[in-house]
Amino acid sequence: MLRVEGLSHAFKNGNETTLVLQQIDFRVNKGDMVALLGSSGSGKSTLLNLMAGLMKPTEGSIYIADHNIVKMNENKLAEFRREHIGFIFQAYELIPNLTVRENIELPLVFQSTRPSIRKQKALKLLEQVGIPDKGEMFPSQLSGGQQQRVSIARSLITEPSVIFADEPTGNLDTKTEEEILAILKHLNKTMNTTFIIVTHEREVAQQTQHIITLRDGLLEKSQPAVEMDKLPVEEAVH
Ligand SMILES: Nc1ncnc2c1ncn2[C@@H]1O[C@H](COP(=O)(O)OP(=O)(O)OP(=O)(O)O)[C@@H](O)[C@H]1O
Repeated sequence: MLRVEGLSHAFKNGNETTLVLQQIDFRVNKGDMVALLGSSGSGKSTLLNLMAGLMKPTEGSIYIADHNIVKMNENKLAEFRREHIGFIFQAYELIPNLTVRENIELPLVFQSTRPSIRKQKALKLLEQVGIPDKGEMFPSQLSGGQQQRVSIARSLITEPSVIFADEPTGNLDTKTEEEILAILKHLNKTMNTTFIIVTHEREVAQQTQHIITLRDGLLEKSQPAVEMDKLPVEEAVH
């Protein structure tokens, strides 16, 4: 479903070039829930942004549903992203002057979906993320965990092939983190949506099925989460 091949990325600032990712290869099957684990600066966000089509890599290919997004022009990529890719941000990124329901419906507004259909889908998703009564409130009236539930619902409304989540529980306390991860796991199972979750926390990665570990821009390990469970902590996370 997702295939990364020979992916490298360097940032250029004036005369200086920083190589951030080097020859990364992996694949993710449809319906998998995968963690991208690594310490700060290891290249996780860069990899996520490349896979989500937010930037072009220096080298390599990224196939989503058999389409190489690296080769797409801006217009095609924008259309492909609207249809196939969902994104969950650490800081939720909700629009403050729209209601919760309007925020969830927004991706469908860009697809010119009929208002009655949009509303129906948003209400169903509000139920699925456990906040059925919050639709007419504004984001500022919700807790952080509730705002992240809204952001999850928004990412799902277009029924994308894959959802990329960048430290989705990074702003939340442990109890709320557990709730959000439980919701993601449930949605992964029931909707068969593929999730790629960036985290620097081993405990979060452990909640997924498969862990890809980055270290200094290199893919260090790619293994089922259960295998990682058997390693001593210092070997599992750097
Ligand atoms: N626009 C940029 N220009 C130059 N270097 C950059 C740029 N963006 C990121 N980098 C560098 O790339 C490396 C990887 O950054 P990245 O944000 O991908 O890491 P990360 O693993 O997501 O870290 P964190 O967990 O702290 O977010 C870092 O050394 C960073 O300084």
